[in-house]
Amino acid sequence: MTTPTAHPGHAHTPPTHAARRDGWRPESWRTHPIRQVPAYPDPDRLAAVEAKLHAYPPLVFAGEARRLRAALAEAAAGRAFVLQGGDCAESFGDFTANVIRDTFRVLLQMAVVLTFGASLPVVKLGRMAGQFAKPRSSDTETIGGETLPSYRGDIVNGADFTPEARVPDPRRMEQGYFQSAGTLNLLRAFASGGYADLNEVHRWNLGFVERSPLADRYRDIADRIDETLAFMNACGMTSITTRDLRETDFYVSHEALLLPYEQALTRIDSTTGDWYACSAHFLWIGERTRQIDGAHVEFLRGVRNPIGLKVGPTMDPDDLLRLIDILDPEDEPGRLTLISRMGADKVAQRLPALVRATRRAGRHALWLCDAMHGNTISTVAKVKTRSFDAILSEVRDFFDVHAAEGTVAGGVHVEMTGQNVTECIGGAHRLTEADLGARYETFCDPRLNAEQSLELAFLLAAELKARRTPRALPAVAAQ
Ligand SMILES: O=C[C@H](O)[C@H](O)COP(=O)(O)O
Ligand SMILES: C=C(OP(=O)(O)O)C(=O)O
Repeated sequence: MTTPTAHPGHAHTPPTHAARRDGWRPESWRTHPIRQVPAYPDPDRLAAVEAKLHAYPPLVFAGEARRLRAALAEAAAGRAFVLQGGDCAESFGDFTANVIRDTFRVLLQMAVVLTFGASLPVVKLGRMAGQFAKPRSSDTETIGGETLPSYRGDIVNGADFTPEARVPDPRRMEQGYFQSAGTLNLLRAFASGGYADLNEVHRWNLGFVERSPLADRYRDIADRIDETLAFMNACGMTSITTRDLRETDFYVSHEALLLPYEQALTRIDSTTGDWYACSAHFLWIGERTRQIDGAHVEFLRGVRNPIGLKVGPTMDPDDLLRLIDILDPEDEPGRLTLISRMGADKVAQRLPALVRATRRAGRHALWLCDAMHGNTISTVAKVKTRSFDAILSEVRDFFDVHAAEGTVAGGVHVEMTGQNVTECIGGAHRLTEADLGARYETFCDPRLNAEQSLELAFLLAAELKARRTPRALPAVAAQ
């Protein structure tokens, strides 16, 4: 662990209202205790890369981040549902159009089904175009008696188990920046260039239903979406006439873990004078770096993007309220998303007190359910996996807790891929531990594959539909 040195390139930037208010600066995190930092061996080389990144164009525009904040505010008020998903860890080796397209496509497919189930617009937020840095449980990894630094994501070091690969190399930050730029470019083109056409996305879903061993279970929803689209088309709302059917809004997010990278891409928005982290629309603080006085909390409190905070089973209600005070002092709609990641066996027990505390404090943060990170298990052969049933069960319990507390279950957060990997067990194709070896490709944690992701969406849509508050019937006059 090291404390990175302050980057001289930022010393002259003018203070904004946030900075004047309480001393926040893009580099103020450097004076706070920090966890999960790579030990870069050459500080000069690190500073040189930071200076380069600081001069490069931002990856997102502050206006887009504000639009996302408004969409998340709708979700917090129960008028939209959020789907956040993508890779556990993007990798430099998987940087191809097909990989980007397939993940994007499955997210769109899931979103259509969830829109139908929730009868609400779905805010689509990829863990994409920057989800490279990984927090680790241990600083080191030991294999066959040899101990090396842990792999911390391609933006930090290499996954190969060799001493050379595991040395953190700041030049990887530059590669991460360019890969994020390329990924975002393609995602924007897909979102607005016709690939996201609703009729097309629905056709892909019909294909999924026909292939599924549980087709009978999913056909009802697919048929009803079919009828709705046919009706809309008959009314003249076609992809040609209606932009909303042809295009979609798609945002990107990642964990704000590697602070030298995040600081270098933090800029003042010329239209408002506020600071924005311009590496993504939405950044979150992970479960391992959410210390109240820690560097990651300090960094994210000062940027005006919508931000997230992972909330695991050890979170204490008072600490949660303190963190909310720091990160969202004005209780601004859409600013803060609390991403619950309890584990299927703990959510019913741990979440209610936290939800209740925020409700009683009059806080309006949005709650999402990350049904992945509390459900990682290790097989006898020491392969990390997650069970589809546990994931589904955590989301169901999350919905139950919010229903019982009278609060809004605002959406889901999943680690998934558009590839048909074999990393999580269960699902309609009944993947077992014995299948994990076939296509286990993740660089860190196990992801739902394309089919499992769609199944989850269909099952959640049915669940959301069943839970929708029945509309009050018009009063019937007494005969
Ligand atoms: O994605 C989350 C974490 O980076 C991951 O669960 C850490 O895994 P580890 O416990 O193998 O370090
Ligand atoms: C590391 C992650 O999650 P958590 O901080 O909740 O463990 C993640 O979402 O990649």
